[in-house]
Amino acid sequence: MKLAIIGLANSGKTTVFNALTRSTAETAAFSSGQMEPNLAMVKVPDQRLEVLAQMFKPRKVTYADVQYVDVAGISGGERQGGGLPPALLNYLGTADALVHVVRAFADEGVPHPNGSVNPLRDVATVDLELSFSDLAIIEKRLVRLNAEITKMATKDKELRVAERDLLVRLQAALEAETPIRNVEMSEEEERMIRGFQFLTAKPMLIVLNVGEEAINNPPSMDYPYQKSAVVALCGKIEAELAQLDDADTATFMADLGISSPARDVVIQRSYELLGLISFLTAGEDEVRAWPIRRNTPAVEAAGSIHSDIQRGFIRAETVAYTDLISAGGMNEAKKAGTVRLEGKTYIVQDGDICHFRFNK
Ligand SMILES: Nc1ncnc2c1ncn2[C@@H]1O[C@H](COP(=O)(O)OP(=O)(O)OP(=O)(O)O)[C@@H](O)[C@H]1O
Repeated sequence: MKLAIIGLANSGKTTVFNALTRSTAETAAFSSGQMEPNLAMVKVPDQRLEVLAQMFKPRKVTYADVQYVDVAGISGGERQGGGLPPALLNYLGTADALVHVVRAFADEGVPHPNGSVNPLRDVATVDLELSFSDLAIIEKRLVRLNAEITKMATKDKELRVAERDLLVRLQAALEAETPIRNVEMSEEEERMIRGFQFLTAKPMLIVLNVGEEAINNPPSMDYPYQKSAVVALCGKIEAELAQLDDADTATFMADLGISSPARDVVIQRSYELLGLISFLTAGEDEVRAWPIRRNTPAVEAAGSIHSDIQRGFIRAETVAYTDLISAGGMNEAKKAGTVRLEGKTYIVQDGDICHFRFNK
């Protein structure tokens, strides 16, 4: 799962990337002419794994992970006074979600491409660029579809007409400044447009990159769309925090008056926005979180561990995390009757601890 970090020039993309991924990519990369995107895998913080590790004393603890991409390097710089450049927009198609870093910090020494700090305006500017990119794809496709439909026999037209009607609906939404992610669609319609990789259909996390003075009273922003969320974070401070060891982090956080790094919240929110939940496995070898899409049946969840387990699936021995913890151990949970045997179609829930029985 890949999250692409976007934003206007100097909004703090690389700083936020460094904060989230605990990397040390060079900031102001554009001015240094860097052309490669920065990539990093990030562990999704999950306290449940720490608790399970105490219970099972495993040799290894493995977190779910997601990939962040800081695409500033390939952007070639933002257009003068405009939004995101075409080369960047093309690149974003393959991302599963977008993280838009919006400048909300004041610093005369860091120029803003549009002259002043104004988060609402910048969100609108970038959203407009994303919409333009989607609209261009729709317009091109509609021209082809219309040409095809006129030539087709009536009985073959049905699918093409359904696609055209849907695209016309999406076009109208975009023209009314509504992102595609906010348009109600059936599963079939969503499948129909998947191949277009529309940018405004992707989940969107807005990160307000605030100044140090706003850490304890961060501003909020109304962004009332589906599959969207807004969080605030001070990239500069978080990037410094990300470089410290645990002891120094605790001291630094106490000085700042915060109880946990904002980084953790941002990573968790992006995980949720991707529509992911974690099921867990626990044993002496390994305690592990496995990312799956919400509403995944047990047999498919088993497949995320190994295709052999999916193929030979018999039952999923399942206990909810809270039931296991309140029982105090797996044997105790069995005695309490909270360990269930679930079949192939059981919908795996976040925090389920699963042991799959299968035919080898
Ligand atoms: N929250 C913040 N408070 C103060 N300064 C910040 C904050 N976040 C980033 N900066 C500073 O802003 C400058 C630009 O940051 P950064 O290089 O991360 O932006 P960018 O969006 O990646 O830039 P580019 O468009 O050049 O790729 C840097 O000097 C950085 O230290």
